[in-house]
This record gives sequence, structure tokens and C-alpha cells, in this order.
Amino acid sequence: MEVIDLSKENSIIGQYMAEMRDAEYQKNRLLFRNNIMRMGEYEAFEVSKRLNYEQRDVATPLGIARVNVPTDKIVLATIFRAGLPFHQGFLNIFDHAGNAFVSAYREYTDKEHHKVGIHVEYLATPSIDAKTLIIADPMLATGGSMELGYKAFLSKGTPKRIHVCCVIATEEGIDHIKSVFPDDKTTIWCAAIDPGMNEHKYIVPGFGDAGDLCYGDKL
Ligand SMILES: O=P(O)(O)OC[C@H]1O[C@H](OP(=O)(O)OP(=O)(O)O)[C@H](O)[C@@H]1O
Ligand SMILES: O=c1cc[nH]c(=O)[nH]1
Ligand SMILES: [Mg+2]
Repeated sequence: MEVIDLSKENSIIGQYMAEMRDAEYQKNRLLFRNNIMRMGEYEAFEVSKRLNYEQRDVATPLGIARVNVPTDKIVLATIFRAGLPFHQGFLNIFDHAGNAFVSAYREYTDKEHHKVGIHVEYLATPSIDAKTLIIADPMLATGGSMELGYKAFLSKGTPKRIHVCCVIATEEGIDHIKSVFPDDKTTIWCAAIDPGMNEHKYIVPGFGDAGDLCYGDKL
């Protein structure tokens, strides 16, 4: 399975990442959400290079122009909450895509807050049969939310190609995706692979809680 870490090549996303990781800068939720959205736009452009294309003749006012356009039928899927601004970034680029949403939230199952359980409660999706499925969620920590989100989407068909798109990943999360997603048709995209997680399963150095940074704390 191909894993593409966009930070391997210098680009403007290094600036977005520096701002998103900065504890002072993070205090402004509008800026944080906006940077997550811009990361989505950037990643979407990169993913677009891997789509299938066909030539089309377009009538301009002055003649016929030959243009390459993507033929893939895309479904953009995301996981509430932190996925929402990331999803918007992808949708700004793939504006003809279908859209799928699932809710998954992590909850500690022990009083020491070392073990994480994941709850899936809501699913709204078009058919993903024979589609190019892009699942956008900024954090790939244990990989549990991505797995459960994917399994929920699978109840609505079998995709032709899958792009797992995140902002920060861990090796553990990537290994988990490799163990549960089909190897021959999945690509993992990220903008950083961080060294690990703390005892509460937060990525270190990471950002902190991406959902809270976008939308505030929750009970
Ligand atoms: O790889 P995992 O260990 O499953 O962690 C990743 C999940 O954590 C975050 O969601 P969270 O559960 O914090 O919900 P939120 O977006 O509502 O804050 C993030 O958006 C992922 O969905
Ligand atoms: O570091 C992490 C891990 C999971 N979810 C987050 O929002 N942050
Ligand atoms: Mg959260």
C-alpha cells in the first residue's frame, strides 16, 4: 500500500502546519479551521494527479479547446467532527463529488484514560459502488475511527479506489490501515508522520484534540 507523506517535499503546507501546531496560534479557532481546510485543498490537488482522465473538446467563444478532465466518480467521505473543515477543503476542489458523513468519537473506557473505545452513531452516504472513495479525517492516531468509518461506508457498496487522507498520521495508525483496507486499491496520504502517541492516545507532538481546536470542548 502506498503511503504518501507530503512533507517530504517543501511546499506552502509547511507554513500551514507550523501555524496549526503552534499552541498560541491555535487559540484562534477560525485560523485553525481555515488551515485544516487549506490542507484539504492542497491534498485534494495532489490526489487529483492520481485520477483517470479523458480528453474533452470544449467550445470556447473562439473555437474548440481540447482539455483533459477526470472521469472518476468521487465520493468524499468524512468523520465528524474534526473532519468537517478538512472535508470542505476537498469539496472546494472536487465540487462535483458526492458526499458521505459518519460520526465516530473516541471515548475512554477506563478511569486512567489509557484505553479508547470508538462510537459510531450516524451515517449518511450515497452509494460508493465503483466510486473513488476519499475518506478525509485530519488525525490518524490508532486508526480505529478510520477503520470503523470505512466499515460503515462499506455497507453502501464497494469502492473502486480508496484514498485515506489525513493531516497527521502515526506509524501505528498507518499499520492499522494497512491491516484492514484492501492493499491493491488504497493509498494513504498525510502531511506528517509523528513519532508516536501519549498514554491517552493523543499524537505527540501532534496538534492536541483537532475536534476541540475546530469547535471547542465537548462534555
Ligand atoms: O485514529 P484514532 O485513534 O481513532 O483517532 C482519530 C480520531 O480522533 C479524532 O476524532 P475524535 O474522536 O477526537 O472526535 P472529534 O472529532 O469529535 O473531536 C479525529 O478526528 C479522528 O476521527
Ligand atoms: O492527537 C489526536 C489523536 C486523535 N484525535 C485528535 O484529535 N488528536
Ligand atoms: Mg476529538
